[in-house]
Amino acid sequence: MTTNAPLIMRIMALSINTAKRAGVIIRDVLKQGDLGIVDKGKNDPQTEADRSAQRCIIASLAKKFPSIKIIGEEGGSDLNVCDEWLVGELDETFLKQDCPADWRDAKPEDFVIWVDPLDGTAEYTQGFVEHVTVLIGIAIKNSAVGGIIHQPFYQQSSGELGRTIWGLKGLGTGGFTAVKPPANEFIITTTRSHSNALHQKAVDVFNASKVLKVGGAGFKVLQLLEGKAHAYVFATPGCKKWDTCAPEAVLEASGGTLTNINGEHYEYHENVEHVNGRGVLASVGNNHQELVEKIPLEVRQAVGTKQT
Ligand SMILES: Nc1ncnc2c1ncn2[C@@H]1O[C@H](COP(=O)(O)O)[C@@H](O)[C@H]1OP(=O)(O)O
Ligand SMILES: [Mg+2]
Ligand SMILES: [Mg+2]
Ligand SMILES: [Mg+2]
Repeated sequence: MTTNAPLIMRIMALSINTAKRAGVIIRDVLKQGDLGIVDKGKNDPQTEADRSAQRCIIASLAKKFPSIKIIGEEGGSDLNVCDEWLVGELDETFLKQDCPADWRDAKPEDFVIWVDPLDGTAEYTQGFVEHVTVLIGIAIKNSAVGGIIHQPFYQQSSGELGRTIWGLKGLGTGGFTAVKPPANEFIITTTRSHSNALHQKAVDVFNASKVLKVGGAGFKVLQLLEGKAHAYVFATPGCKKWDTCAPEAVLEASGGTLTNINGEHYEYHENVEHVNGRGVLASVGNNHQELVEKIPLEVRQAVGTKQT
């Protein structure tokens, strides 16, 4: 059963377990106390947890799927990892489900896996650990199709730490209960660490009843899925394909939409520009285009310079 399952199902099933293992590494680095922070640029920190989690994820996926292209935020990693970091077991519960017909025949060369080993690094270093997620996004022929969002610090009611959310277009989502946001309000979730005047202008046009400022693309999309916000607005370049691939797939598998601020989907092929040049607009209702059009054209045109 396991070995005969279509490739997308096996990649998803291994990614679920690998994201969980990366979550343990992220908790362990924090516990041990020395974060080993390196500045990659302005407001762009990297820690030992980002580096180690990426090695664990990419080494595990590359070993099982050697011919699939994998792109990780932290660049080329040493894949010679200890056995404890090599995850080989697939999530059997996930594998029991039927593969959507659209993906059944996808071949290794159709895939790109986008890995953000730790989304919300700034928040991780500042102690806002609930904003942290591990993101594994699976693209087939340019589109974000499957995704894993793991929250290492989520406190389950059972006492267990961490939870893993997955989404596959055509199949649906798992690991959480979707909730609709309140009908009589309009709540925006947005950045707490990468704002600027133009971005603020785009947020202001919505005249939202509440603006939640939280870290990470993964965490903001979870807020949409759990009914805490109606729209995610990020009207500035800065986040990258590994930030949006998994969140886009999970959100859209649940009926929502994630695009740039012009309402266009990003592409996820292996040669695409990494930066999401025209920001992010995500929503859970069925009025995505209306939200796009609320942002004045001159503001939309001023965000970023390139269409990616
Ligand atoms: N200017 C930027 N430089 C680097 N990464 C960025 C930038 N803006 C956004 N990001 C990435 O997108 C995520 C979401 O952004 P924000 O929290 O500001 O809404 C950030 O956690 C960060 O991912 P990461 O933490 O994985 O480096
Ligand atoms: Mg980063
Ligand atoms: Mg990120
Ligand atoms: Mg990251």
